[in-house]
Amino acid sequence: MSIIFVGLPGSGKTTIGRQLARRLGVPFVDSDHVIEHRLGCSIREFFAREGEGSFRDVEQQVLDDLTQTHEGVIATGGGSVLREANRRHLHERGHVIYLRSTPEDVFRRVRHDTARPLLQVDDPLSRLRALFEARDPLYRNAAHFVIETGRPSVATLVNMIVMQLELAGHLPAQAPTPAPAQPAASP
Ligand SMILES: Nc1ncnc2c1ncn2[C@@H]1O[C@H](COP(=O)(O)OP(=O)(O)OP(=O)(O)O)[C@@H](O)[C@H]1O
Ligand SMILES: O=C(O)C1=C[C@@H](O)[C@@H](O)[C@H](O)C1
Ligand SMILES: [Mg+2]
Repeated sequence: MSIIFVGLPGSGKTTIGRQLARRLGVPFVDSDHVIEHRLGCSIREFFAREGEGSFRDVEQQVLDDLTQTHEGVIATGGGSVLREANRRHLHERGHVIYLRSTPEDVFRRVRHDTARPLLQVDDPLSRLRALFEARDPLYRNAAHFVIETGRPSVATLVNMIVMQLELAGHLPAQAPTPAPAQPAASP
């Protein structure tokens, strides 16, 4: 069983997922990295050469595998919730956290970054607004928790997530402090 992050490109899934895994002492995996390893090239190149449909097929296969085998934290790609089968697999097989960021927050964070193929357009902010409108309900639908990522730092968000997971009973309970030894009862 894994803790799984979903959210817009640039919402912090990789950054926060990696830190949460370190904090919990469990393995971290990013589905985009697994996809690139399987493809033998970058997602960007594959998108350009084979188109989005072929990419989504590979993504579905990788998510199906990871949600059955990975024990730890999974950061997913921003479009992982587009297919109904993916949403079902994520929700049924993991504890899913939606990192909810506004298009403006994401734009501020990633505007100088060229790694996200969907944002390599003339007006990335409009693109992000359209993605948010289309996907916000899908991220919510896949998720067990929604965490608003607007102002808090990464470290604060990780603390909030640990608390949420503890409250929901998704983390092993802290071992209770052992009670002082009692003198043996006399027979
Ligand atoms: N809460 C935050 N506050 C400030 N900066 C943040 C926060 N969360 C993420 N960032 C920064 O935003 C950028 C994008 O984060 P990250 O790559 O983790 O997003 P992602 O959701 O994994 O994106 P993608 O879906 O494209 O893989 C990074 O530079 C990261 O350091
Ligand atoms: O939002 C999306 O549709 C994508 C986000 C990235 O994480 C990659 O998975 C890919 O570039 C597609
Ligand atoms: Mg990422």
